[in-house]
Parts: sequence; C-alpha cells; structure tokens
Amino acid sequence: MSDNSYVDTSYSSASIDALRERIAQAVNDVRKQTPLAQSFTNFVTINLVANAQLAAGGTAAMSFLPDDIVDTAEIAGSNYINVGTLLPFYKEALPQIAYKLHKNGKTWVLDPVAAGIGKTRTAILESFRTYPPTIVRGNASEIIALDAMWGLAASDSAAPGTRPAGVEAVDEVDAAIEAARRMARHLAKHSPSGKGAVAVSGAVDLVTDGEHTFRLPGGSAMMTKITGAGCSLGGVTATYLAVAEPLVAAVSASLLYNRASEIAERESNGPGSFQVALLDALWNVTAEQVATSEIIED
Ligand SMILES: Nc1ncnc2c1ncn2[C@@H]1O[C@H](COP(=O)(O)OP(=O)(O)OP(=O)(O)O)[C@@H](O)[C@H]1O
Ligand SMILES: Cc1ncsc1CCO
Ligand SMILES: [Mg+2]
Repeated sequence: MSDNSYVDTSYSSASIDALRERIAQAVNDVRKQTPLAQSFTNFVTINLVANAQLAAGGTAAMSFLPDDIVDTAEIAGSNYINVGTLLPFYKEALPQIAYKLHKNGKTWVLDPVAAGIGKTRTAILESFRTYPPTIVRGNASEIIALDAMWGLAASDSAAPGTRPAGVEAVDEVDAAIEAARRMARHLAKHSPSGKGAVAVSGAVDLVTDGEHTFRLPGGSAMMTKITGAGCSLGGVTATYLAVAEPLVAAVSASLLYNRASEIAERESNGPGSFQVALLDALWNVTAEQVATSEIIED
C-alpha cells in the first residue's frame, strides 16, 4: 500500500497478504471461540447446515419463531436466514425478524434460495430491501433475481434473458458481477458496521464488498450432487461473520468450502460418502490450507 493510501481502493499484493492473515485468523478464531450462528433455514437441508457449522468449529441453533429468534440473537454471534422451503406464516414472520435484527444491530446472512419464484417468496425477499442482511450468499441466478427485485440495477443494465431457475443456478457467476457489486454497496449502507458483502457460488466463486471483487477457483463439482452445499455454505458464512467482518467472513467460508470439497472428492465414492467426507474435511482442513488458497482480484 502506498504512503498516501488512506483512500486506496485497490488490493496490492501486500493487501492480499493482509487479507490472508485475516482469513487464517477467522478460521482459527471460529475453532477457538465456537461462536453460535442462529438459523431460520429450509427443512430439506437443515441438518447439513447445523452439522457443517459444527464441523467448521461453531455451534448451531435453529428456530422459526420471531420472539425466540430475537431473544436468541442476543446470545448469538450472527444469524442466517434461508427461504428455500416456505410456510404460510413466513410471510409475516420473516419481515418482522429482519426488522428486529436491524433495530437491534445484529448481523445476518441471507440465502435467497429460488429468488424470483412465487409471490410469497418475492414478497418476503422484497421486504428485506429496507432492512437488509449483512451478507447475501447465493448462486448467480439468485443474486441476479434479487438485484432486480430490489431495483438496484439501472433499468438498461438488467441481464437479458435471466429467469428464475428453482434452487439450481442457470446463470454463470460472471453474469452476476455487477448485480453482486451493487448489492454489496446497498448492504453496506444499511449494515451496523457500514460493511457488507455478496458471495456468488459456482464453479469459480466470486466475493465482493462492492469495492473489491475476488474470484476463488477450485472446489468440486460433486457439490452439485448433494443437496445443501450452498445452504450449508451460507450457514458457515454466518459462523465466520460471528468473528470477522463481512468480506473476510464470506471469502473465508467460500475458501474453506473449496478446499474441503477437494479433499472430500478424493476421499469419497459417490454423493453419499461425499457428504460425510465433506463434514470430515471441514473439520480437518487447516487454517493455512484455507488462507494460502488462490485468490484472484478482479
Ligand atoms: N462446478 C463446480 N465446481 C466446483 N465447485 C462448485 C461447482 N458448483 C458449485 N460448487 C461449489 O458448491 C458450493 C455450493 O454452490 P452452488 O452454486 O451449488 O450453491 P447453490 O446452488 O445455492 O446450492 P444448493 O441450493 O443446492 O444448496 C460452493 O462451495 C461452490 O463453490
Ligand atoms: C431442494 C430444495 N428445495 C427447497 S430448498 C432446497 C435445498 C437446496 O437449496
Ligand atoms: Mg442454494
């Protein structure tokens, strides 16, 4: 970094080294501090989310009741909301929870699963615009859909041909870069710390705080053959958010997942054993393996 760099917005190699230190610190701090990240998440993958948070070194608590969540948020380091499976009462509960988390200065991660599908999901996701999460983690299609829903895109720059795609992405990560950057800036404006981040998952993950954008290659295509790889990554991102700032938390969790899934692929023999091996690898991967990962600034 240069001497007059107090407004520096580029990551020199020295800053990437500083980022690596903070990533190693986040991985170690989670393992030392066992922070609680609370989840309101879908019931397809709820068990994998809790187990992945434990394997990363944190602890888990799942809840669906607004007053319970608001009280638990007082003892949790961070929170996670995932809109994968919806029940009628969520339409009232989730906007209320987002408002209370905001009012109480609590950080949270949103996984906007299947954004763009169904009036109820759209109403819930739209309501988060005013009281947004600290981090949004989703696949490219979900980030593009949420950006459009929040009206963050200039009307002429909306990605043409983008459509909702169920819980799987139909868009490449690159198509979501501008949406992700705009969204990160929106999150930062409303965040308790003035900082926010967006993580777009795919073959090469992309993480941005609106100013800096990093590509994180690697991982395993076997991640798409188990359900909940993305959901549990969201939960683990919340675990890291309990000990680190949003950009560091999002990068650390994505790198942890990439390194762990590479180990799991080598040690497994199909989706069933892959899921088990992934939990083992989340537990065993070292802070150094995570922090020395390839990080490409865009
Ligand atoms: N082709 C791929 N190669 C390597 N890693 C991948 C690939 N596709 C996804 N991943 C990894 O899988 C994890 C989940 O990302 P994905 O984009 O599949 O999330 P998602 O679509 O929200 O998943 P789900 O909703 O099924 O939980 C991330 O760690 C991502 O890096
Ligand atoms: C399969 C599925 N359906 C709703 S949520 C979910 C988990 C992956 O997002
Ligand atoms: Mg998903």
